[in-house]
Amino acid sequence: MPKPIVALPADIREIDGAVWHAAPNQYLQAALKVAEVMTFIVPAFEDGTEIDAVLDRVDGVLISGSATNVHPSLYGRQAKEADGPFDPARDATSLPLIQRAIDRGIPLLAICRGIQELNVALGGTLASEIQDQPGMWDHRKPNVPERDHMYAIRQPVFVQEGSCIANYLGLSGKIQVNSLHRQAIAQTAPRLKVEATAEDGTIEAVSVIDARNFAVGVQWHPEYWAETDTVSRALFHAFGDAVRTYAGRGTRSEAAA
Ligand SMILES: N[C@@H](CCC(=O)NCCCC(=O)O)C(=O)O
Repeated sequence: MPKPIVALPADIREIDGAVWHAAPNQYLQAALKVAEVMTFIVPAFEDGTEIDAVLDRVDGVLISGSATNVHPSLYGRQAKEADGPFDPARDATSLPLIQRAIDRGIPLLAICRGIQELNVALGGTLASEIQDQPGMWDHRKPNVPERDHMYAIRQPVFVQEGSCIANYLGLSGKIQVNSLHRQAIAQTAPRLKVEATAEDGTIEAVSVIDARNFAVGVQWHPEYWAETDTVSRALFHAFGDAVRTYAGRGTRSEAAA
């Protein structure tokens, strides 16, 4: 049986003088091996993409992290050089994709930059260089060469009992996650419910209020250890089941039957 397909908006990267539409392999691997879905990388065009033409052909939306930041003009702020690097083509693709997926009830999992885009797409704002604020931890990517160490699970996060995220993870309370971000949700969008926070108050997970389907964002990176970490694996399993159900294929167990 063919796997359902999820849309993942590309980043714009310049490699050897050429412009590439690119996505990190770790998201595609977690989608395929744990959520058991295929990924369609959506090209990022600054003048936008045929969003509904894409969504007509997929069964879910997965929004990846990125070293770039959402442009502050999209949440009513003046952009400063320090707010970059930017990727306006990614912004122009990802935000409408998020909005339309929620409107259409298409399962949505938003990770790191993705939760920030989700918040901005629904009317919220972001804070930059959060580590410079009093009492805040340093959530930034560890300055080490090995990616396994960059994505090391190292930070406690508290998941609200009875939340959507708790339901998908199969647990609530204290979990351990990785952390690679300089920005975070400042003003939470009206339609988002905060479902997990770090000890310094940083918002680590949200769900869309009254969503018609799976619609959550996390500030950490479940994709990186999705095959081995229980919490990460549970979230990708739940996302994959929501995608299969949306596609009419039922849950993993039903699909395997
Ligand atoms: N740029 C935003 C989002 C951070 C994010 O998505 N990090 C993923 C890792 C990116 C990398 O490999 O550098 C922020 O900094 O808050």
